[in-house]
Formats: sequence, structure tokens, C-alpha cells
Amino acid sequence: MLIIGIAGGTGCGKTTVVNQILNQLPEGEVGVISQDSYYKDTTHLSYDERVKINFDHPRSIDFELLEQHLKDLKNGQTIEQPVYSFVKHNRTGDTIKTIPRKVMIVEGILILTHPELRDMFDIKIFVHADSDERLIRRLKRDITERGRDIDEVLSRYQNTLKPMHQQFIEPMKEYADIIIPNNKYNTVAVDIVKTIINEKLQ
Ligand SMILES: Nc1ncnc2c1ncn2[C@@H]1O[C@H](COP(=O)(O)OP(=O)(O)O)[C@@H](O)[C@H]1O
Ligand SMILES: O=c1ccn([C@@H]2O[C@H](COP(=O)(O)O)[C@@H](O)[C@H]2O)c(=O)[nH]1
Repeated sequence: MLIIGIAGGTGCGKTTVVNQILNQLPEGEVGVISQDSYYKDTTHLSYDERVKINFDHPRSIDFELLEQHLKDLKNGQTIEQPVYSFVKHNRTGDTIKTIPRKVMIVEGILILTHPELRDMFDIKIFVHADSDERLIRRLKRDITERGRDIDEVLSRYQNTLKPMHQQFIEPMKEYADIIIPNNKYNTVAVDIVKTIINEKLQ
């Protein structure tokens, strides 16, 4: 199994890059695990308490479960990947059966911050987009897809997202094997990653 970790700040385009990679590759050969599925279960909290969580700090992630699931997949076992709701700020209680594939992609803002998980990646990719570009994309996406308003996005950006990005996410570039500049759609870089994956699949 080839395990590829794709990190980068919110709105840099990780999900888009993953979809571009999956597009045109043989169906069923590449699996995806999203770090978002592993936000800690907060069912014991009220909605008002959950909104106050710092979702950009590594402690918000259940890295133990994520690491265990990746190990299970490596050992040929199917896992139940939790489904996360950004609208409710919590797991939904549903899971998605995720079966081991020749290539597994793990994507998320904080996946390179956890040394044990980081060591499991054969290839580490960091997707870079400038912070103003990321904020614009996040504003548009979170308002249209995640039920936020402009005040929520901007105050979260100033209070947690920006400082957490500077403290935890940006320094992870140091560990990256490949940095994809993604202020604009970068088909050349995506094609290079696809070529690497295709070699593994042959
Ligand atoms: N290179 C790009 N140029 C312009 N918009 C982009 C680019 N990549 C992604 N987007 C858009 O930005 C938003 C955030 O992208 P997404 O892939 O969800 O980022 P991430 O998963 O890193 O948070 C989406 O609406 C997406 O369509
Ligand atoms: O309940 C939640 C959990 C996370 N977030 C925000 O999501 C981003 C990470 O997702 P991307 O798709 O990489 O943008 C993170 O910056 C959190 O602030 C949330 O709003 N609510």
C-alpha cells in the first residue's frame, strides 16, 4: 500500500486536488481518508459549547483513531470511517465503510503535526495558497456549503484559524516531499502526483 498525506491550510484546495487526482485514475484503486472525519466526538456538549471549540488545534483531532484506522487498512482490514457534519460541528453517528486500496490518500490541515501518523506516509504533500486567497475561498465555501455567515468566518479566522495556521500548519512545510503552489489551479503538479500513483498501480 502506498500512503500519501496531503496537508495545507484551510481553503488551500486539498479536497479539490484529491478529487483531481481521483479523476481519471482507475475506479476503486485509490481510497481517501479525510482528517475531518476524525474530529473528536462532542455529543456530550451542547451546540453552543461546540461552536466555541478551536477546530484548528491538533487536540481537536482523534489522532489515535485515525492512526489505528490507517494501520488497520495497511493490515488489509476494512474500517468504518466516521461521517462529520460541519453544520452540527459533530460526527453524525453514521460511518462509511472504507476498504483497503493499493493507494490511500489521507488529507487534512493537521495530518503532518502528529509524528506517528506523519511517519506512516510514503509521500508527504503540502498544498500552498496565500492566506488572502484561502480566506476568500473559505468565506465563499463556508457561507454556501457549511451554514456560516460572514461574521462567523471572519471572527474564527482572526481568533483561532490564523494563529493556529501560523503555529501548527505552516511549519509542517518542512516535512513535505512536494509543495504544490495552488493560488491557481495547478494541473501540472496534479499530473505529476497522478503519474507517481499510476506507477504504483502498474
Ligand atoms: N486553485 C484554485 N483556484 C480557485 N479556487 C479553488 C482552487 N482550489 C480550490 N478552490 C476552491 O476553494 C474552495 C476550497 O477548496 P477545498 O478544496 O475545499 O479546500 P480545502 O480542502 O483545502 O479546505 C472550494 O470552493 C474550491 O472550489
Ligand atoms: O466542526 C467544525 C470542524 C472544523 N471546522 C473548520 O474546518 C476547517 C478544516 O476543514 P478544511 O476542509 O480543510 O477547510 C478548519 O479550519 C476548522 O476551522 C469547522 O468550521 N467546524
